[in-house]
Amino acid sequence: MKVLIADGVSPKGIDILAKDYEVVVKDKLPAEELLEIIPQFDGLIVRSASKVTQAVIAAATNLKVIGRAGVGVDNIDIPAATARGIIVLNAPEGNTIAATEHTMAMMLSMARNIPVANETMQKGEWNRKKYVGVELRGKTLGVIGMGRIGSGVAKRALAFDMDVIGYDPYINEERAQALGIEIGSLDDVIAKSDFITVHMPLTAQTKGMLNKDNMKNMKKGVRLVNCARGGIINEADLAAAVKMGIVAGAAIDVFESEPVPVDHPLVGLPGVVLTPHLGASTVEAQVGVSIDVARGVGAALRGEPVSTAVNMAPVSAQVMKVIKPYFDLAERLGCTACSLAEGPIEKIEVEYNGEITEVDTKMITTAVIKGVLNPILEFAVNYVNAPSMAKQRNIKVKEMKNKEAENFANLITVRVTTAASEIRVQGTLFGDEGRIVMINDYRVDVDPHARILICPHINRPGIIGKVGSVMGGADINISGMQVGKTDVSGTNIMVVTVDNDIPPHILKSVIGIDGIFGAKLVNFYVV
Ligand SMILES: NC(=O)c1ccc[n+]([C@@H]2O[C@H](COP(=O)([O-])OP(=O)(O)OC[C@H]3O[C@@H](n4cnc5c(N)ncnc54)[C@H](O)[C@@H]3O)[C@@H](O)[C@H]2O)c1
Ligand SMILES: O=C(O)[C@H](O)COP(=O)(O)O
Repeated sequence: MKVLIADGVSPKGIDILAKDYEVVVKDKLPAEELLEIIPQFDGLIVRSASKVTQAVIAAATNLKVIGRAGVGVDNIDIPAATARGIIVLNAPEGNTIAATEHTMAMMLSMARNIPVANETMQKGEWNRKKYVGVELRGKTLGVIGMGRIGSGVAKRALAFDMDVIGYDPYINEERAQALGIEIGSLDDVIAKSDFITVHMPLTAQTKGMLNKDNMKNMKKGVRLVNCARGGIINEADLAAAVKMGIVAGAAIDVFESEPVPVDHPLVGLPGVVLTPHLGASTVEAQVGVSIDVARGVGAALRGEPVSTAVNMAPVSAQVMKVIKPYFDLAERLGCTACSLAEGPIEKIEVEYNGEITEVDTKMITTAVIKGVLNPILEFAVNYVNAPSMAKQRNIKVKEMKNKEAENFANLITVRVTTAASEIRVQGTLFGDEGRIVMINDYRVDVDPHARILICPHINRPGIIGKVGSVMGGADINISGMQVGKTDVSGTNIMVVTVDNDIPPHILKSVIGIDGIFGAKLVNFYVV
């Protein structure tokens, strides 16, 4: 598989991907070229400069994953990607400290006129009186958006003896108390703050959140910082407010359109400090996001779920650690059940027993659906599109949990129902190794990684030998064989592990053996 890296990222992540994939690196890839070459690629990695538009996604016929080496995914058309079953993931933590420290640096630079003092001194001037600044100590900092970066800025501002007031409709009082800050409404933050910094994504709600209407209600001489996304503070309104003296200073790292043109209203404005989207630009952050995005893209291309995917149900890293070992098993149970089922699938039921019931198992159920659908659909089913693919095919999916587990610490039961049959396959993890332990009423111990032939049969001498002869005659090597145990008298199940594919006519010969009720080949279609 091929991965395109369309913006400059640290070589650390490229090295990780290059072990398993062909990686093509293009720094600052022009939009037209991206559109032209994207059909060749299975994976795409971008930073904020590349726009992954609907047109790019429509052209990306092989694309399975888009990785953002950073936080903001506003440059990616997520609904278009989701509709195509393309996983979009980011690297949300690697640049948090970099952006937090950049915000502090911007605030201090603005408060102490450092950029302009430096610039004039470099020209030989000595302007001590002109560049008298203000202190942070004792001032009120309003933080809008109290996530990773906002909280980090609040913490650092407290160390500068600032009073911090935060606004974030999605955090509770407890969190605010833990941070040691006051929580208020947007109006409170606007009215009380000497400095205001924004740290939320650019969305329909946050676009233009600070604008000429509420700038009027800010303290005269307020200073504003935007190291989040261009457009959260309306740029034209900000420039006008600076000119009118309502806003004494602004420190801006991100812009409505990047790169900014020379005639941008904030360029050249006294009191304004500008940086060209440098918030994440530290050596450490770039290594961090590069490694994180590479791991995410690699996992997605291997068909594994990714905790940083933004178009799938979110899973915490803690829960992911518990449930991750089950994904492979769950998918193989689904694949086995599908291979044994007769006719169109109507229902998939997944029952969990034991310790696993204590965590959110939705993603394991998605793995089961993926395993059921992959053998029967032309295109790859993945963690993004599996639930909607099941829905589209009118397959009902039901998840059940029962804390009791009789013989195993954890047990997953997959029931696949068709008009003609109900197949039940059960599996468990021994350590990290998945095993199928029950197929319908037959107790087995099957490693679900090989190609297996499953034949229910009458429990009488000679049948196993006949199956062996048919295989041997066709030059198909049997590398393992076991017979399931059951309480259903007179019948049994044979699970034959084979090294080669079994052609349909050989399968037919097996089915033709007197005493065999059927033979199903399970090729584990795990992406
Ligand atoms: N300048 C840079 O280079 C740089 C670097 C990293 C991140 N960023 C940007 O910084 C922003 C914050 O990143 P983060 O990692 O802290 O994200 P985060 O997801 O941890 O935090 C975002 C916070 O915004 C809050 N929020 C959402 N809608 C809101 C609203 N309408 N009003 C107030 N709060 C709202 C959320 O509840 C959340 O707490 C993102 O836009 C990200 O892209 C920029
Ligand atoms: O959202 C982010 O992570 C930052 O804006 C960084 O963007 P960049 O990767 O283009 O520097």
